[in-house]
Amino acid sequence: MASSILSDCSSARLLPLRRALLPQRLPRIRPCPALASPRRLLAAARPQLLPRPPRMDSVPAAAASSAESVTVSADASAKVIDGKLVAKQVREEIAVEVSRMKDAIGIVPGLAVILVGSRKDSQTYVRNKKKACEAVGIKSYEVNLPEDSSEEEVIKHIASFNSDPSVHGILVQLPLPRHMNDENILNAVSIEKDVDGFHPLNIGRLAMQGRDPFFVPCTPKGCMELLHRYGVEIKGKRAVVIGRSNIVGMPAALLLQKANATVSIVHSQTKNPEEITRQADIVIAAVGVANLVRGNWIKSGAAIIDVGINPVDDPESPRGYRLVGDVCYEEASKVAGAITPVPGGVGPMTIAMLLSNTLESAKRIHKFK
Ligand SMILES: NC(=O)C1=CN([C@@H]2O[C@H](COP(=O)(O)OP(=O)(O)OC[C@H]3O[C@@H](n4cnc5c(N)ncnc54)[C@H](OP(=O)(O)O)[C@@H]3O)[C@@H](O)[C@H]2O)C=CC1
Ligand SMILES: Nc1nc(=O)c2c([nH]1)NC[C@@H]1CN(c3ccc(C(=O)N[C@@H](CCC(=O)O)C(=O)O)cc3)C=[N+]21
Repeated sequence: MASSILSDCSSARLLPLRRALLPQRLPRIRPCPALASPRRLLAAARPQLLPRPPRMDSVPAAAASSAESVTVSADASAKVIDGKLVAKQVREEIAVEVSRMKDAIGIVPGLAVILVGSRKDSQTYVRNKKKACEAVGIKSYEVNLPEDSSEEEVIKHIASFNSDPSVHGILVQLPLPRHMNDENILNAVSIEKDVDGFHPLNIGRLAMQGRDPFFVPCTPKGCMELLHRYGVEIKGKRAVVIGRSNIVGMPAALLLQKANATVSIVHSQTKNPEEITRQADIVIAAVGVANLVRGNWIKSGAAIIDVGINPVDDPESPRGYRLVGDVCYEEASKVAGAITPVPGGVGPMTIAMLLSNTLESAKRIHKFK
């Protein structure tokens, strides 16, 4: 039966994004037996009475009350942290600010995106970023370079955007082709325009006490924004970040630490990851392994932020696959206090934070308050 394919994570097959274009036998997904279809569960778990998350600048107190107003479904005990909803609200706030800035000083924020190669997933992300820019009034500039471009060519475009006054943010879509050195390319982006927050100087400032980066990387910033807007207390809490990549896990751990959590990082060489994760009040999972985090890894009532975006075979879906997170949603939502779905959790927030960083950059460059 078609629905049984969806009702049991163990029968789905993993389709890694990075290898999405290669014809190959797909590895089996980690077993995560579900009691309900993920689709049905997700629909049921969505709050009926959507909370109106508070404005970005009025975070903790108001957020707590909005989180309390989330309707808990009969299927799952956890509150759904609705990234799609929060991202929409953030975009609305940004649109207001973009138009206020344009009216006051005649400046429109600009975002330049450089895409090298023709990976389907990267093309989709870039297209979505462009659409999101247009919707809030940010001007977008796009450069598409062939897969076999040289590092020098990419750096030449970065240099030209660095000195273009109509561009306030520059993003080089990752992953880059294998023959390129990410570091050389990311180092070329002016730190004042590094809206991804990937420049080593931005990361360094993020790691230091008493210093602030020009930009906080979008995905970890989106995770923190969700925790704040849903009133999740961070100070003094135990947090576990699973994954330590430069773009998600490591900066997420730094941000949690800055917010006064006691942070542990779990990675591929960690022994007993379940035991460590079970101690956490807050879990951020950024691994890239579908359903790695099972229900029994989770402390009752914990807040779970699932960053993972893992395509798994789904003949029922028009695309032939669907996306699942690093956390077994069906199990986790019965134990956790709050949880982000995939899709509709961190992903939309990443794009919203990119817009937010671009606006912030334009405001800083033009000294607009
Ligand atoms: N929602 C969003 O907006 C975004 C989602 N993503 C998604 O987030 C996930 C992670 O992305 P990214 O950080 O770039 O991935 P990377 O592959 O760069 O890093 C993965 C991390 O997970 C660790 N890891 C791998 N296997 C295990 C394991 N079995 N147990 C514990 N840790 C493990 C690795 O450890 P080690 O360091 O030891 O190798 C590494 O630190 C992916 O699914 C990606 O698609 C990424 C960016 C944005
Ligand atoms: N320089 C750079 N900066 C990035 O921020 C960056 C990058 N490169 N390379 C790739 C990763 C991945 N990433 C995502 C953004 C949005 C969604 C997103 O919106 N996801 C939707 C689903 C989209 C769908 O259905 O396909 C969701 O989770 O609801 C996911 C992943 C940004 N990344």
